[in-house]
Amino acid sequence: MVPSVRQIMQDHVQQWERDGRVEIFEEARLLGLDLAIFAITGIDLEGKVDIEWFKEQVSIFLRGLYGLPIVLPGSEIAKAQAAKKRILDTLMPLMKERHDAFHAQWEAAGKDADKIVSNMVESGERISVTKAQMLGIHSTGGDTLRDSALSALQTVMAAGDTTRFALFNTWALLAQLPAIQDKVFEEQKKVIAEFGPEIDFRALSNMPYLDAIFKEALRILPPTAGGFRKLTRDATISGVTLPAGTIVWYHALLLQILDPVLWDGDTSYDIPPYMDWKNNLEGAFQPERWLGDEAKRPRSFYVFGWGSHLCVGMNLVQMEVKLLLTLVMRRFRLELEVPDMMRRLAAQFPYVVPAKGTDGMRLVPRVQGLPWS
Ligand code: HEM
Repeated sequence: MVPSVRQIMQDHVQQWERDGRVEIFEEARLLGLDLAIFAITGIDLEGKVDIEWFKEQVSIFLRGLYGLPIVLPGSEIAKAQAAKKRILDTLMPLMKERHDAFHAQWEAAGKDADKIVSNMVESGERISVTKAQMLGIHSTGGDTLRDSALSALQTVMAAGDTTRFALFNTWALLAQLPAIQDKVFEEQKKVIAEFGPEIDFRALSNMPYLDAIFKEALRILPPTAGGFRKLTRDATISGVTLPAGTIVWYHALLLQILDPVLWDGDTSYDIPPYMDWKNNLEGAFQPERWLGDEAKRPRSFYVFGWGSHLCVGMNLVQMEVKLLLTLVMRRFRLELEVPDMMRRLAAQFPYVVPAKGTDGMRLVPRVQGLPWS
């Protein structure tokens, strides 16, 4: 998948290079959308659909996820429902062949998901995200062509805005940390010395500092509010018993950042120093914590969930963020046009959203940039 992701990113980066700047919130949205639609679903839309129209429909659908869940005419959610219908009508004929092939496989395996997975593993078949999603939806009783199209839309939903916030949050933090940018640059010199200028899977797998940056940025600003679980038995937490059947919301930010017990047990401050990115960014943002013994601390990273429903896109999105940073940071320093963008936020919960017109980032060419191919 690296080549298709890289091609999409290069197209975006070339435009930013020409402009010398990026509106990082909006550009992260557009890039997240392109990656989700083209690289992740793998559905070939070229020449079959008006792509700009299709992207607009997906954007309308995604916007509906943030509106009030009341379907009034003209509301975001009503528009999203109409867009969803148009998207599914478009996807169904394009996915027919893929759906029929999977459906036949499903029937042949006696509708047994475990059997399908072991058949795939034994035959060495590569399991794409969309195939995993079709398997998921078939396993829960959805076996029509519309269900398969819906599973592709769910993938776009799972990947689009999460990737957007992962990209935006990482950029927003790094653009305020020139010393950390220099360390990234130094690591890139070593990568080039060892693997050459090509940014392929091998090179990307050998960037421990960039891995640590990714984790640290998402630890401080998670691009997710966590997930839900239904208790299968009573659970007693600090003397309070939640009965079986209760729906529990595990909140990534609260779990990994606000609960000081997870880190050092010191409850004397309102905002612990390791999360105080507003007043103490250099102190809070410590990629090194993922490179040493700190990495062994339990339960400190819930960004992608936990257990059997761990995010299937976790490694992919890490690769995407690293690829983008490599493309940009080998040549440029990042500088916020509005240095206090993160103090003027329009929203901080559940995600950080910059105030309108404050999200410009300058790409300042390095005197001796590094090549990539
Ligand atoms: C930074 C980006 C992302 C974040 C923060 C994120 C976060 C999450 C979280 C918190 C969950 C719930 C896990 C749970 O219930 O415990 C999840 C599930 C999931 N994610 Fe992601 N995700 C991201 C990107 C992606 C991408 C790119 C894809 C598609 C390739 C994807 C596909 C999925 C799917 C299919 C599930 C459901 C897994 C299951 O229920 O078994 N995610 N993700």
